[in-house]
Amino acid sequence: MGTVVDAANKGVNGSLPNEKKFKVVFVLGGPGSGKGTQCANIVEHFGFTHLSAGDLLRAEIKSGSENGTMIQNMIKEGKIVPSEVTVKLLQRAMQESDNDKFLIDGFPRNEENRAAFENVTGIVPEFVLFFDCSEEEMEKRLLSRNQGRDDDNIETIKKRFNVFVESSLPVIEYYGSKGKVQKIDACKPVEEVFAAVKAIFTQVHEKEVVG
Ligand SMILES: Nc1ncnc2c1ncn2[C@@H]1O[C@H](COP(=O)(O)OP(=O)(O)OP(=O)(O)O)[C@@H](O)[C@H]1O
Ligand SMILES: Nc1ccn([C@@H]2O[C@H](COP(=O)(O)O)[C@@H](O)[C@H]2O)c(=O)n1
Ligand SMILES: [Mg+2]
Repeated sequence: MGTVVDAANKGVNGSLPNEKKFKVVFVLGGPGSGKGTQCANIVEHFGFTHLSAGDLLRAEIKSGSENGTMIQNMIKEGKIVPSEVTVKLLQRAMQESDNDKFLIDGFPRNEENRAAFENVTGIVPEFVLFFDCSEEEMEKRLLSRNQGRDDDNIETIKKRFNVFVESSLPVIEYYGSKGKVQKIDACKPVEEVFAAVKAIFTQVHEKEVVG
């Protein structure tokens, strides 16, 4: 399990801060691969809290934050927001939660995200769930998602696919080299994908119980 400094309880004069112990699973995959859909199922069955980096960034825009316009422009272009911003949002969400088990969806999106999270929080993921799906299927899903997202148009979708291949796949490969990736065929129907997800979480849980 990783640890993260609980900033709210940080000592004022160099005294040791309190620490909360967190278990983190990174949920990665291309745009529209079904990360959010499956995270909702995992939350229901396995008691995790779902933190979507994209949702946190969209909430930051809505909050009227000073970074709002910059974030909005980056999302419209399918670009990756500076890690400093995203890591702070994730860290705050974890600290404010009563839970100690998190699914972090859509993060880390690039090497900078990965290194910044590890450096700031000291947390190493238990494992990485990778939803593997063809661009053809993901494009179809995104164009019929109808959630009013600024980035669900064909022009931005193409940019997001390029960013995924160039910046996000290397992060998945990095975790693969550490034996941490659980790859799932995400092109299948939702129920079949969840059956595969469930098998992974059940196996991990059983290992934890046995020790
Ligand atoms: N296995 C599936 N089969 C068909 N449609 C799916 C499947 N999983 C998710 N969808 C649908 O595809 C769309 C995208 O799914 P979702 O929002 O979960 O993807 P995501 O990976 O979180 O995407 P993003 O990276 O853009 O946030 C949604 O409309 C969802 O209902
Ligand atoms: N680590 C991240 C995650 C997301 N973004 C930006 O948000 C967009 C939408 O993300 P979804 O996971 O909801 O698809 C994404 O295209 C990025 O512009 C980010 O910068 N960093
Ligand atoms: Mg999503």
